[in-house]
Amino acid sequence: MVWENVSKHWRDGIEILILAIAIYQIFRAFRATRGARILVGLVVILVAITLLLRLFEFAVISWLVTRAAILLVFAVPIIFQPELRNALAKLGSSRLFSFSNKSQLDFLEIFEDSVVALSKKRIGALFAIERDITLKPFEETGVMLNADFSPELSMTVFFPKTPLHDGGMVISNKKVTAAACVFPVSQRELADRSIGLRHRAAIGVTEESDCVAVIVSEETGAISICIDGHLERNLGEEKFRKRMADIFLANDDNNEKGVSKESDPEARVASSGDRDLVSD
Ligand SMILES: Nc1ncnc2c1ncn2[C@@H]1O[C@H](COP(=O)(O)OP(=O)(O)OP(=O)(O)O)[C@@H](O)[C@H]1O
Repeated sequence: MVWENVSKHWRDGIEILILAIAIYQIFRAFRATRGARILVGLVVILVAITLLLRLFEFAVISWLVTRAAILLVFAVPIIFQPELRNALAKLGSSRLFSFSNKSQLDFLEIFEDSVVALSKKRIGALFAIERDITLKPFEETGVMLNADFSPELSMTVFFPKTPLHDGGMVISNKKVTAAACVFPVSQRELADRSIGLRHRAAIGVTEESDCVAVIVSEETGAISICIDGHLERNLGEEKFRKRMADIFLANDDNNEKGVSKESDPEARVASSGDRDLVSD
């Protein structure tokens, strides 16, 4: 009897599982984005209209809704164009930038030292470290440098009133590709209203790509890291170095562990021990 049921319905079980995974993945991809509210709004309207039509059987409204649904097929890719573009880019990319060899380890150490030095001197800075998704469009908004990264260079670039200090620095494959770049400023509503443009730009650039943004506050010298639009603020030197190692030093054996940890914002915030000030 039991076996009969299992052999009859195992396909349904797999189908439900696939649907549940797909819906969960769509929810995760959208929940931290601008499109999330539109999506929730659309679903609420759709459910309300369907219930109304079932209840009262309005013929004309039913006809209109059916026609509107056809329009929606064309409207949805336009409304969610940025989210879809990011999701496809992430899907089609592979992790090319992982710190595994000696020179990469050296870079990470120099980078962390530079950030700590900027923090101690309270020099405001914003870095975007490219991973799989190209940051070329943002590089083009700034001044191309194509230089080796060094503490002196970062200090010079971000030193107040110098021509390149305004904007963000893009780092790609251990090189400073551009400085004074304009990143997209996140339009999301943030729990902490005191978050300024530098931090918003870090949230924006990590919402639109898989890069890691590192911010030094000019006001307080606090160091923050932003990934996938989630800001981890006021890390302090030790926590900052630990988080950078967590993010970039996932070697081949535990790369999977490192990546999956990154993709879970809750785990990330918990591991940093800091508040996530950005509301979903
Ligand atoms: N779209 C942007 N892309 C890159 N950098 C930006 C962008 N908008 C502002 N900035 C940088 O942020 C600086 C202004 O920072 P603001 O004081 O508003 O931010 P903040 O997040 O409060 O940072 P801080 O704690 O350093 O004051 C600008 O001088 C500029 O260098």
